[in-house]
Amino acid sequence: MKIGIVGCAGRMGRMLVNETFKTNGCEVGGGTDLPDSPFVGKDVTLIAGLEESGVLVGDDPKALFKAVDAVIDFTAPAATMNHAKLAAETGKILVIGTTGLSNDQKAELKLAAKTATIIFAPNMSVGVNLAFALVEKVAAVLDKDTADIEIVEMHHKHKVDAPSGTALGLGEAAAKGRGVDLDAVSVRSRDGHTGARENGTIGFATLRGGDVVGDHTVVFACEGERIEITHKASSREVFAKGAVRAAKWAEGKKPGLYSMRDVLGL
Ligand SMILES: NC(=O)C1=CN([C@@H]2O[C@H](COP(=O)(O)OP(=O)(O)OC[C@H]3O[C@@H](n4cnc5c(N)ncnc54)[C@H](OP(=O)(O)O)[C@@H]3O)[C@@H](O)[C@H]2O)C=CC1
Ligand SMILES: O=C(O)C1=N[C@H](C(=O)O)C[C@H](O)C1
Repeated sequence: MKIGIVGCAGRMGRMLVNETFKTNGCEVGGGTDLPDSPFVGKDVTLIAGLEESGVLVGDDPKALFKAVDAVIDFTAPAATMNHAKLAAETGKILVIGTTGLSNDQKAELKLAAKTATIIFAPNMSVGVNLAFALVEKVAAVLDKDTADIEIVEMHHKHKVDAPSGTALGLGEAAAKGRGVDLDAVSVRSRDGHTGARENGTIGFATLRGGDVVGDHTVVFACEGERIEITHKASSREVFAKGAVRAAKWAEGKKPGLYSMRDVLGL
């Protein structure tokens, strides 16, 4: 399977090139970055710390989509929407890890998935997807009068979106367990005289600093006890492994919008 990596010079882009390169049955079919990037024209595998392959970083995503079987996208929301359009036009597989998409952009992905097989997940690690399933289950058991749900996340200082896509995914899992709509119950920040906590809300707290790869905790705070479900990523490799696994899983699947929980059967 020929895999193209858009944003191949980024933190995740380089990990994805590495993972594709070392996965049996997969080859790096190309990569792109922004036209003004100093990496355009450089060797895709060389900048990922591997041996030279002769495959050069391009700046034309349309050409990349035509040349490969699947594209993996960990870039930025506007770029991802363009890539989704190209996937719909070419019918190629698209694996999206980009976070920070608006609700309108997520709705557009559903349209693109009418003619393309798209896997979209805020976190591609096995551990986090297991945590999604656990959180949904716990939230279904502990109702709003029994447990207050708070979600805390910490990431490296370069991260540009907050709360993280994973924190929001954990919130969605909790809301689903409780049978409520996350947008209606979420409290994204607190400052000043906020008053007492409103029953049934799901709170978010965001920390940024250093080189933290990604830590998430869901707290179920009850009277007299507390349950915490925590996941800590210590390497971006877990995300890259999940993304390449998703691309392979998608081969031969009908067009549609799938999640990593579909890929893992969770
Ligand atoms: N789902 C998951 O498992 C995970 C998701 N993520 C998400 O992935 C995204 C990227 O994260 P990270 O790698 O740390 O960020 P980086 O900023 O390191 O990488 C993003 C790369 O995409 C490039 N880029 C931006 N726009 C385009 C475009 N139009 N065409 C091609 N390339 C483009 C950037 O170029 P330039 O630097 O020149 O702007 C950069 O090289 C984030 O949304 C993050 O939250 C991260 C880890 C795991
Ligand atoms: O930007 C990151 O680094 C990460 N982003 C994802 C998110 O927003 O949840 C996943 C992971 O935690 C790393």
